Amino acid sequence: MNTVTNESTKASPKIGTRANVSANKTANKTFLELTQLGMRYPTAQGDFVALQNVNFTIKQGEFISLIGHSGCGKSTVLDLIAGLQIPTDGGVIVGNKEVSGPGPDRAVVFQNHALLPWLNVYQNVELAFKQVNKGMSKKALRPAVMHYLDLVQISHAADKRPDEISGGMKQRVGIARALAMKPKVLLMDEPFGALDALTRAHLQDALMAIQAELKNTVIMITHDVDEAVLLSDRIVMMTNGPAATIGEVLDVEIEKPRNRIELANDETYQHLRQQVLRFLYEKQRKVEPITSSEKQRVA
Ligand SMILES: Nc1ncnc2c1ncn2[C@@H]1O[C@H](COP(=O)(O)OP(=O)(O)OP(=O)(O)O)[C@@H](O)[C@H]1O
Repeated sequence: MNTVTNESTKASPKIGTRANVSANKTANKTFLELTQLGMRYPTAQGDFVALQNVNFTIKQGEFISLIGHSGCGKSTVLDLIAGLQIPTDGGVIVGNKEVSGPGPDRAVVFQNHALLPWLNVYQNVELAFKQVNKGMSKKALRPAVMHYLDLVQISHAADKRPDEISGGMKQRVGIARALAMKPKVLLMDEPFGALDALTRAHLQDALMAIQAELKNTVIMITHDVDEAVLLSDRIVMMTNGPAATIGEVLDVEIEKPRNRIELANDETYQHLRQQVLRFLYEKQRKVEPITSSEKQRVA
């Protein structure tokens, strides 16, 4: 398959000449490819072209953020990689294999964590772990599953059911469950979107530490510019739909591990932040249609 990348559309914030910087510069192997990816949805008014001509390659161990205005097609891209939907044009390749449906090599973490309410924290993670570790002895199983609870610091709540823990704790379980499947790709759809700022910061730090240890490839949708710059190796910025595509790609050349407090005054960080904001609010400015209830309020 002929792969076209959007290198030509990359933004050029090559400021901050810190020498290499991104841990993943060493991991050069491309293993995820989006090629001429397109998605049309049939509607009563005819086909709606949500995505068109999305071309991108991702290396093993990279942390990619997808950012763009609401409705531009970020979740559709993630669904296509997860195999939850099949593209109407082009394709997705993960590890030399074309995606034709969901698989344990791609785990998804949703904003609403989707835990099974009748299972406790341990059992929720165990269920995922067993999918990819069939036939493990009971004796070996418990410590292996507890390892993932430890990773997200939730072991103390192993026996609690989802309705007995906070939103932040549920999200930790969701991440542990995804990691327990040892996926090649971790797909995250606004994983921290519903959390308060402090819990969000804790989980971002936890995710950075986990990724440094496990070297997972992560693709994360976010609406949070700071989160994108803090966590990513590259930020993929999408144009507004219909027929949305990749507008610009930003390299985040800031040394890892990153410290949010030190970054606050970092020139490169500030510059990258501005690049994303400029893309979203100048180049891809989106005017939301005013709703009838808002019209009434204004009147
Ligand atoms: N099943 C569907 N049928 C018709 N249109 C759809 C369908 N699913 C998504 N769309 C449309 O495709 C476009 C992209 O949707 P998508 O959910 O991928 O956007 P998004 O960027 O993830 O949005 P948000 O940030 O609000 O979650 C939107 O215009 C949406 O209305």
